[in-house]
Amino acid sequence: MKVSIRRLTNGEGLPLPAYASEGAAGLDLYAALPAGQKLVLEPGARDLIPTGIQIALPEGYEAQLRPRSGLAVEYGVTVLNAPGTIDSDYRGEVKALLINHGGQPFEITRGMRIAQLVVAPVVRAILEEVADLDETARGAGGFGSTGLHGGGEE
Ligand SMILES: O=c1ccn([C@H]2C[C@H](O)[C@@H](COP(=O)(O)OP(=O)(O)OP(=O)(O)O)O2)c(=O)[nH]1
Ligand SMILES: [Mg+2]
Repeated sequence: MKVSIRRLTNGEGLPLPAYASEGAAGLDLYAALPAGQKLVLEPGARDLIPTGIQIALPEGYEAQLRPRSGLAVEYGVTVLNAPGTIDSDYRGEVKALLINHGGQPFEITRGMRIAQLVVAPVVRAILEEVADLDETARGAGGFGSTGLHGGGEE
């Protein structure tokens, strides 16, 4: 599926987001910080990182801005609002809200691959207000109601 992408001034010279392997689900996004600038995420801190691109998704699609597991496992760095939602009518710069859950400061520089973008179809619901919902075996049970182990008998 074709998705229009536009490079912003801060994205000039950076590669366009790309799939890192043949079967990759996500397009890796690059940090479009000014050249030479180091953005340090202190433990517990968050920051909005520019990616230097704008996209126009076809109607009926969204893009999910997801963490890279390598950054999470190595440094505790993830996307705070994961998955970030890029609406099909959004025309601003795609930005990644990163947070450092690790114990060490994390340094971000221009050109680092900081997150990934997964394009996905969206189902739009037509809400119909009703007086009662149909009954199910689960009912209102949730939040761990089926237990932690085995088939729920424990
Ligand atoms: O990680 C993200 C999440 C969102 N956005 C952009 C695209 C999205 O279409 C827009 C709005 O996002 P969202 O709906 O999650 O934020 P909101 O707090 O509901 O803001 P709004 O009132 O603008 O919808 O912000 C990003 O660039 N990165
Ligand atoms: Mg919104």
